[in-house]
Amino acid sequence: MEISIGKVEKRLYSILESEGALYFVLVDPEDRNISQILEKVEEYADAVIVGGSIGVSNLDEITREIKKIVKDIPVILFPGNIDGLTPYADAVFFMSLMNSNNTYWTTLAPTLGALIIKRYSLEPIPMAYLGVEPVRKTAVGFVGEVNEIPQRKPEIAAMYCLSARYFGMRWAYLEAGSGAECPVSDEMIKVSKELSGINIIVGGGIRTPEVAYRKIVSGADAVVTGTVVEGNPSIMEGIWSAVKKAGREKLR
Ligand SMILES: CC(C)=CCC/C(C)=C/CC/C(C)=C/CC/C(C)=C/COP(=O)(O)OP(=O)(O)O
Ligand SMILES: O=P(O)(O)OC[C@@H](O)CO
Ligand SMILES: [Mg+2]
Repeated sequence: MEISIGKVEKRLYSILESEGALYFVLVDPEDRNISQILEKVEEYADAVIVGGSIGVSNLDEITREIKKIVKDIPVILFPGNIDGLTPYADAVFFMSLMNSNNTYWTTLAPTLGALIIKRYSLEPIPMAYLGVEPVRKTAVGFVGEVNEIPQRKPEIAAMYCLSARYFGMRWAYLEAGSGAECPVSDEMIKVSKELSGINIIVGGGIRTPEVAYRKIVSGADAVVTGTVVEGNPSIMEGIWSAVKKAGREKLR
């Protein structure tokens, strides 16, 4: 059985080729004002990613709701555990939290999820999920028992990205944690991209178009926002335009 690149991932690559950068909006099934976010999300995001770090209860129903509204962009699951899977999405970040102290998060959870993903015919997108300082102060770092990568040691993140590449993963997510007081540093993104060449997603604490712009210019292929859009859906436009501006500059 050959693991080929699926429809969703192919679409992400074609946007990267034509626009130079991707913008994903994270929707937590537990959030209140999902409908307000979903109204405009297709105009500005290249995908909706769906997940929560402390247990999701109504994922099937919420994902069906999202798919009723969001027709033109993919819905990708961002699972916080095996309860983060549903057959109603298009794809799933098949992720290993590579720098967790607990092998449940590095290997067992994705392994238990693999069977469910096959049964649900979800497209798996292989991804290294890397917790970066200050992730320990956020839900992801706590739940995932992360041995967080220090912000001032960007080369450690770069090594993980290279290792992920050698494992055959195609994406790496540098995660500072939802609501992080400071996002992953530009330097860490730059050295990680230069050393590994892996597709890099950056999320955690990105709250302004300027910061989103800088993460793409530093080498990220995609940025994720969750908290800031939950609080103010209208900021999607500014972040989208900054991400795409940085993407165009990278294509020059
Ligand atoms: C591949 C499968 C089926 C499972 C892998 C599961 C793994 C490795 C999870 C890593 C540990 C973890 C807790 C990931 C959470 C990812 C996520 C949904 C983050 C978004 O968290 P928010 O809900 O935005 O954070 P708050 O709860 O603070 O709002
Ligand atoms: O909520 P924010 O801080 O945008 O973080 C998004 C995502 O990286 C959380 O896992
Ligand atoms: Mg949440």
